[in-house]
Amino acid sequence: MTIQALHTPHVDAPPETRRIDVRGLCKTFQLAGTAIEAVRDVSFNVRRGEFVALLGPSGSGKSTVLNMIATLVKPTSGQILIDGTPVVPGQATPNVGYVFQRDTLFPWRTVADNIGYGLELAGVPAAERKDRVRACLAQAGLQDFDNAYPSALSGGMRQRAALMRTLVVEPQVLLMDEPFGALDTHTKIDMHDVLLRIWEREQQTVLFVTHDLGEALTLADRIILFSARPGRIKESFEVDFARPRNAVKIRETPRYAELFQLIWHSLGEEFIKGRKP
Ligand SMILES: Nc1ncnc2c1ncn2[C@@H]1O[C@H](COP(=O)(O)OP(=O)(O)OP(=O)(O)O)[C@@H](O)[C@H]1O
Repeated sequence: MTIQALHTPHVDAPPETRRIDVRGLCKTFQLAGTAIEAVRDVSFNVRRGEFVALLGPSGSGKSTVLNMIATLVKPTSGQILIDGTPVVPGQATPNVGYVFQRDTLFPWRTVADNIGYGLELAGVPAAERKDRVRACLAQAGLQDFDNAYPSALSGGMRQRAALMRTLVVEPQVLLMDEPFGALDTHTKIDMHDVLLRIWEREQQTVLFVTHDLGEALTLADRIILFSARPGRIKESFEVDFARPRNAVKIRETPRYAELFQLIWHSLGEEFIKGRKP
């Protein structure tokens, strides 16, 4: 089923940049002599500046697809192109940032030094680094915690710092694997607003893995629903809420309830299939 989108990302650069194309992607893992078919013939694309959520039950291959796009896992077959160029397994793709479920902050570095890490690696001069880190701290509401160590932060603050550590290098494509999965509901919704404000301004191309339908509806322009394992694309839904969105208020609208019910039904079928022995 397709629902008409109201939002068209406002962009002015050529459409072939900041684009993800996935064609006929398959992945079978070998585990102790047993073949585990995780992903079967998955094809989709994410347009420049589009926010797409991959939604599906646990074990449906969402992370495997994201990890293949991030070049962390080698596909069994199929092709992945970013900006029209095939990605190379094991090699970082320029302008692509990755945010994981668990914050990966270095406990021995302060918040500011964690955020500045990617800039250090890129050889950005100290003065510029300081300015860019300061801007990120402000965006994340962490300006008073620049000298704190991660252990002194709440889960939400750590995840904001981790997000900024990825965003500070200004990636044009963002791959996010359940980045807020470990947070409580309210902190998660706060993070949705943080991410929405950043994305509305920067218009990165985002591919966001989640099993949380509410999260997918709040954030995405389009939801790609995966079947139970082996993961295939079952359906795709355009999410037609106007932008800018408010992560709290959107959940109070009749349209949210309508879309939730529609997609929940399809997702529920896959949960049930996934449960069968
Ligand atoms: N390195 C691996 N070796 C063997 N099997 C794996 C490996 N990684 C993933 N799998 C299997 O592939 C399938 C898909 O896993 P994947 O983590 O991609 O699913 P997912 O949809 O992201 O699940 P979740 O929402 O629980 O994170 C699962 O059956 C999993 O056990």
